Amino acid sequence: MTPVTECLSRESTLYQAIDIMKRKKWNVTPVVNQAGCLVGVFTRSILYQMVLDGRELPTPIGAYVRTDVVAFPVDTPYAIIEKVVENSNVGSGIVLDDEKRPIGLITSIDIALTLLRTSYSLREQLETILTTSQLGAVMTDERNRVIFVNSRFCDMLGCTDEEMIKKNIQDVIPGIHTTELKEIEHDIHRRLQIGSHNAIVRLSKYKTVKGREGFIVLFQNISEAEQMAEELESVKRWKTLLQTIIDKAYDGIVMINKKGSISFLSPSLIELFELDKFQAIHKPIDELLPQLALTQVVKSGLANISDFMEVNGIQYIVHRIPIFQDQQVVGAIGKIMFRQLQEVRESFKRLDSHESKNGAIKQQRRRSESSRFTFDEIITGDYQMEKLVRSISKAAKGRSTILIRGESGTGKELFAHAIHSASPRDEKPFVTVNCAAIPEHLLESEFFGYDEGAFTGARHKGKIGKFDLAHGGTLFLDEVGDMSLPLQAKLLRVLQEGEFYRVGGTDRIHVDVRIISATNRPLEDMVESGLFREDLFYRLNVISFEIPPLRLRKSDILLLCDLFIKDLNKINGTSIIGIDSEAEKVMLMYEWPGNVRELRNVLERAMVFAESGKIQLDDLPDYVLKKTSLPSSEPPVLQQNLLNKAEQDTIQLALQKTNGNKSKAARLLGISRSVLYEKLKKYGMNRP
Ligand SMILES: Nc1ncnc2c1ncn2[C@@H]1O[C@H](COP(=O)(O)OP(=O)(O)OP(=O)(O)O)[C@@H](O)[C@H]1O
Repeated sequence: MTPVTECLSRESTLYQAIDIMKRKKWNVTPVVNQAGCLVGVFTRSILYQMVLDGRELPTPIGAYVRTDVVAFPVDTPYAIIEKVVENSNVGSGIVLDDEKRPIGLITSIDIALTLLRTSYSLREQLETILTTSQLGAVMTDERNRVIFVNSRFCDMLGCTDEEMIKKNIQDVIPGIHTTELKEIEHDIHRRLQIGSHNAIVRLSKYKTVKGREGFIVLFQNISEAEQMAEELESVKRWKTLLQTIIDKAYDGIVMINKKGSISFLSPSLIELFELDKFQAIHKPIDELLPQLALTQVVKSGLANISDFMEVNGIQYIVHRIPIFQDQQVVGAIGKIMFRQLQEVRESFKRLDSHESKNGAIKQQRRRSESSRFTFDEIITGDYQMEKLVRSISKAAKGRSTILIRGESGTGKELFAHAIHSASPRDEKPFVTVNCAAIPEHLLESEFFGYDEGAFTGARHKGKIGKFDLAHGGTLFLDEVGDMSLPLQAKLLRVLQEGEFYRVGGTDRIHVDVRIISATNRPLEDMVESGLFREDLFYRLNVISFEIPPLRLRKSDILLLCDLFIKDLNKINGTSIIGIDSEAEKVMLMYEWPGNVRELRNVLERAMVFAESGKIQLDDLPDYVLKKTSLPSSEPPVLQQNLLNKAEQDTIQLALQKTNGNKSKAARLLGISRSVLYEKLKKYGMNRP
């Protein structure tokens, strides 16, 4: 629409009309009355007419104004305007506002331009549809030559549009023949292979601008759809398979969602509880099968296995299992077993008896596999002991046989444990045999076990020996020096061959066992006197070390006291905080013949008497106090005087007996002459 900015009136002159038409380049100019309302139009043909009629320029135009004007209110739909203008004599129309004042002109050119713009945008829309469409599209002219292909079709064929334009359609799409194109009456539908794709083809005729027939061919790529269909098919097969598995594997299954509504029921469960499948599905389980208590599992998120129940005289077991998704409970499954329960019971009975047999074996194992200590639990502040611990922990890593020597209670067994813990056999059994504690006649079966029937009597059902139990691990032979000679011979054979026979058995049993042995006996002397086999001694003595007695590492005494007090407080519920200094002195003075074990026992006894606070002198056993030179109640100076007096008397006596011969007196006293002279000087006795 061209906006109207100027109008003529009936009184306007020819000159004014020419002026407006020239400036505005309008073919039509609205003519208005004094109120500005449209009364007619002045057109270019009127202008020519006035000139032909010889009208002068000042002539008013009123007599020539055309009143058959085409005018529209401003909101008239464009399609109506277009129609009216097309048919109007002046080839244009005037757009009026609500007061009938002209506001615009619509000419045929305006309409033509608008149509052109519309057709351009239509073309663009069509092209967008064709290029973005999932359909491949090809268009031919009347001579079957390709005049258009869309990008989808190019993709399907793997060609560019330039490669296809102007080619005959049958060269572009093999499978479509020009001969059949001539004959087609209706659209053709066909399945074709386009490149590597399967496609459904639809071929239609259209009228070209010349009124002839061309073809439009559309391709629907169905490869993806076919793949999806295949996947769907396999999902369906899986569903059937899983359904069958669920039906067969469990006697009954019910599944509920988070809200407690039933989402799945297996046919056997429907049968057992006599349910109607269609009514049951999506129903709250608490209404239908409250006895299963499945909603509790949804609430708690905890499984509940093996609950016994009964319905219609049929006993069944229920397992309730929560279903988790992203760590949230989203439902629960109830698994029900009711078929062959009798058989299951029988199986359990069999399993029970089998397990109790196994349990006995395991118990035998557990009894033998005592708890372990590590080198960290060996407490010492003694330099020599620390050195010993370092070198033994190195030896522990190998597989050599180790012999631990030392007085009773020094910690030989503790070391044996620590060696095993630090060895690569750590995860395997550590088995102890105290060779002194087991009666001689039982020791062989203890070592090697016996077969069922080796002994008469119902109780003898066979027994696993220590060697068997220690297989892969360590066998600790405590008090190895107390073993009889015949058994020493058997032990030697196992150590040499790694094999043995059970008592009463005929099968050779092969074992892999590391031997650690310990003794406080003088094995070398025993070998000398024929009480211990020399060859066994060398077998056991591959790496050997001696743990020093406690009296030779007095610095350990208070350290160990500290450890044992804490330990015993925990065990006995006492609250001892330490040892009084007088009692401490005694502990340090005492010789500890029973070593660390004796120390622990003495502390345990003292702690019982003391109960709380510090252990006092009186809490220590008498035999300990007696064996230590107790500090007297006399002051130390007085004590020293007494000693000095006793020494002077003794020297005097010796001099009297030797008639003052100092050399002889010194010999009698068991001291050197120079020491005697020193003492005589000290006591002022060196007067002649
Ligand atoms: N250095 C130590 N650190 C901590 N506890 C120790 C230490 N030495 C020994 N013990 C403890 O002393 C007690 C005796 O040790 P163990 O039984 O190992 O001695 P043993 O030499 O094997 O004795 P025996 O020769 O009488 O069999 C055990 O309770 C042990 O834990």
